[in-house]
Amino acid sequence: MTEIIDGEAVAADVRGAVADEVTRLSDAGVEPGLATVLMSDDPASETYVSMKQRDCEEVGIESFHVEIDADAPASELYETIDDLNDRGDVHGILVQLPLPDHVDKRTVLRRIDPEKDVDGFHPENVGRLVAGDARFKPCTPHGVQKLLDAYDVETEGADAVVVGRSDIVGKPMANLLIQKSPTGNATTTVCHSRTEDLEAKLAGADLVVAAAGLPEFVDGSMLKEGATVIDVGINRVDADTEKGYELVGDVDYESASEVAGAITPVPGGVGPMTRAMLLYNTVKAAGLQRGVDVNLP
Ligand SMILES: Nc1nc(=O)c2c([nH]1)NC[C@@H]1CN(c3ccc(C(=O)N[C@@H](CCC(=O)O)C(=O)O)cc3)C=[N+]21
Repeated sequence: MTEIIDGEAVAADVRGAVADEVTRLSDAGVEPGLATVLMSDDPASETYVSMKQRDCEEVGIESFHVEIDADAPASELYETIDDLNDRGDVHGILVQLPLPDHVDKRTVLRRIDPEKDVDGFHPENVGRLVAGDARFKPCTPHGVQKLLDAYDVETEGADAVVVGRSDIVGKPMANLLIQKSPTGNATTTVCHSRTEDLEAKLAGADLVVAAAGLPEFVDGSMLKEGATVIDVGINRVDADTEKGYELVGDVDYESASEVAGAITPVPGGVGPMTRAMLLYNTVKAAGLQRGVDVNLP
């Protein structure tokens, strides 16, 4: 029987633990705050940002939102970041990606105070993660780790394949999987668009993390019987539905679920975990900045 990994349920547990810590912090006089910055007209980005605000409300994190015209000069975004860096009531800053073409992502990410970089994208935090001394683990790979832990997926000595090499998912995911930890110690292969024989790499994989951003790129015929399949993809594809689209992962769920030992659905898998780990990092950031210990699993 294929086990369906319930990301909504694990995310709800994480939010519960975060809410308890928010209460403890607020008893200590600290009110954690997250600022989201949106510089885009993309409807998907708008949806995600509003979901993040709702999540904050649920766990008692103060949320602040700044919208910048997608045509505005980059300097406007820099000034916004500088202001948020200086504010005592903002402990976490998330600049929603992707940014418009005329704005250089690297410059923006470096401008965020690394202690407020709850995405974990600042080079200082990337470096710390790679060095095994993470400050903020990027939300999606961290969420995947929590799912593996919650479902007792054995990673030690396992053959893991990460499909996708992005800075926000593939690279940090591979780093976490090779590290010495209860959800690491895996022999990890990173595949990408130039990989010559993806089928051969996947055929031996005990754990597959699909994060290529390509709808239904991985299907059941490519998987080893009993493999754990984590689908990071959230692709909007045109469909005859009320919204005019449906969400599909990077994995063809129907065929993969017949072969996999355990699999995450889309929606309801990794997505809710990404959002939950953002709340986790925000509370951690508030504790760090205010010198209060935070106990989060
Ligand atoms: N600085 C930055 N940080 C991010 O973390 C970031 C970003 N930019 N840009 C865009 C991506 C995408 N992302 C998602 C998170 C959760 C869901 C999510 O919760 N999805 C739900 C369904 C959502 C729906 O219904 O559309 C699910 O999978 O069940 C989706 C997408 C975070 N991102």
